[in-house]
Amino acid sequence: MATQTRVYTLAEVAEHRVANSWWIIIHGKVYDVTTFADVHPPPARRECFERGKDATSSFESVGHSGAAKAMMEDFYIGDISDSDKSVLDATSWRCRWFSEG
Ligand code: HEM
Repeated sequence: MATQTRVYTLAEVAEHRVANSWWIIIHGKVYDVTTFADVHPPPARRECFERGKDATSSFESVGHSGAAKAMMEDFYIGDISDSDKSVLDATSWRCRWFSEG
């Protein structure tokens, strides 16, 4: 787990949607997947990581293993503010790949 974490707003996370800084939100927690997004299986699904948004529904659709969930700790940088957590459901974004078929 990161040694220091903090609280972020959705607007702050949304700024991190560029190639050299990719953040995603899963279950109200913020993950910096900048380095991981390049190697995450399968690389062709990188679009899943290219948004500074809530990826909870996409992450859960895959049915990630316990090992994958343990790995998340390495990328955890903080939490979404309580006030913004309440709007997460409304903004939850699903990777296009999972919307097809
Ligand atoms: C920090 C967050 C994440 C971590 C640590 C992580 C880790 C992993 C790991 C270790 C696997 C291998 C299978 C397993 O152990 O379950 C995997 C598979 C996969 N992940 Fe993630 N993942 C993360 C986020 C995401 C997100 C946000 C998406 C989609 C939007 C995603 C989509 C997938 C897919 C589609 C597979 C299956 C690959 C295949 O079947 O070849 N993951 N992930």
